[in-house]
Amino acid sequence: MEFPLAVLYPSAKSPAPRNHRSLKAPSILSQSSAILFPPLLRPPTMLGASDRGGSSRRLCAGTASGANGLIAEALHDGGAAALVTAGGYSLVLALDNLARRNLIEQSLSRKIVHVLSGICYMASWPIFSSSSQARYFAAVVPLLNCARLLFYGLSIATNEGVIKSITREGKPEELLKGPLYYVLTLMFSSLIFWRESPIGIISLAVMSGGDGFADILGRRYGSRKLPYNKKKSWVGSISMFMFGFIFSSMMLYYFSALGYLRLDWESTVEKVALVALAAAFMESLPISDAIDDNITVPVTTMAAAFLVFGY
Ligand SMILES: Nc1ccn([C@@H]2O[C@H](COP(=O)(O)OP(=O)(O)OP(=O)(O)O)[C@@H](O)[C@H]2O)c(=O)n1
Ligand SMILES: C/C(=C\CO)CCC[C@H](C)CCC[C@H](C)CCCC(C)C
Repeated sequence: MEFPLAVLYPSAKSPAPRNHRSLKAPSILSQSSAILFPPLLRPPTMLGASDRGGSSRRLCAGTASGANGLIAEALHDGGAAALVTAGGYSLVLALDNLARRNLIEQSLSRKIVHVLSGICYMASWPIFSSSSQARYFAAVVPLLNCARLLFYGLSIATNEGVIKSITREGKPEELLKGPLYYVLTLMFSSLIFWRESPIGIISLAVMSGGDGFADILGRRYGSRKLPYNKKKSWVGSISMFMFGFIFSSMMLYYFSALGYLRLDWESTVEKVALVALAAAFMESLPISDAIDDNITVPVTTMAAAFLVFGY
């Protein structure tokens, strides 16, 4: 079986992305292991094409282009990180303006930031280079936001815009809970799973899109509460499942179309539905007062995805 490779991004998985070279598919065993075991966790014998490419590229960089190649990649990824950081800053600023003008409610502003931050952050990953260091540059974006949340959450300084657009009640200390766990999850997933494993992609899609729409729709239309949790509703939980599934499938398709993932879609759809169901069930439980959803939902999703994708 041969795969035509997408050439939309220079960092798409391809030994020679610019000439539409087809790639001989590795065996199913190495394919599934290459998908499930991100490079950081992957035993040396299971290195996928990109990692071999990565190790031979490093060797090549060390002999032929040497420091120049590494500097070029660092500049590329540094620029990408700066661009994505600016995007995150602009998103919060835009929603703050809408909330200040009372064009949207503060709770809706918070949820729009919640949905778009994770999805857009993931969508930006292909602009980073194919270097094995790219994930570390990408992780700088949530790291800077983590520092910003700590800075304002501890009232070292104040920023009414950030506080108004991403807190429920406008209290600075709220930044140290849900929002902080959220950006830490983005950073963890970038470093451990990156764009080469469905586990991280699904986890961020469910946390961002699923949990975000559970709140948006549950708050508005969730009159029929769950029998075991009167703070949550059937509409919210069904929305959590549906939008967790939809956003996960969209993002898996996105990274698959760009050549980062090779998925058997018939079984993948079923697996994603199972993972989204597990996440929706966890989110419906009355434990969010003790442990924030931005911890329980991604942890549950990562565990379920790890099991379901054939670990
Ligand atoms: N399964 C769900 C989830 C949420 N909601 C509605 O959305 C509101 C907020 O949901 P929640 O997940 O608790 O959001 P927060 O924790 O407040 O926000 P965040 O996750 O951003 O911290 C709930 O009070 C409820 O009205 C719902 O009806 N059913
Ligand atoms: C309100 C939130 C969680 C509570 O449930 C989300 C907080 C989001 C952070 C304040 C901002 C995060 C920005 C991302 C790291 C980068 C987004 C870049 C993209 C291009 C918009």
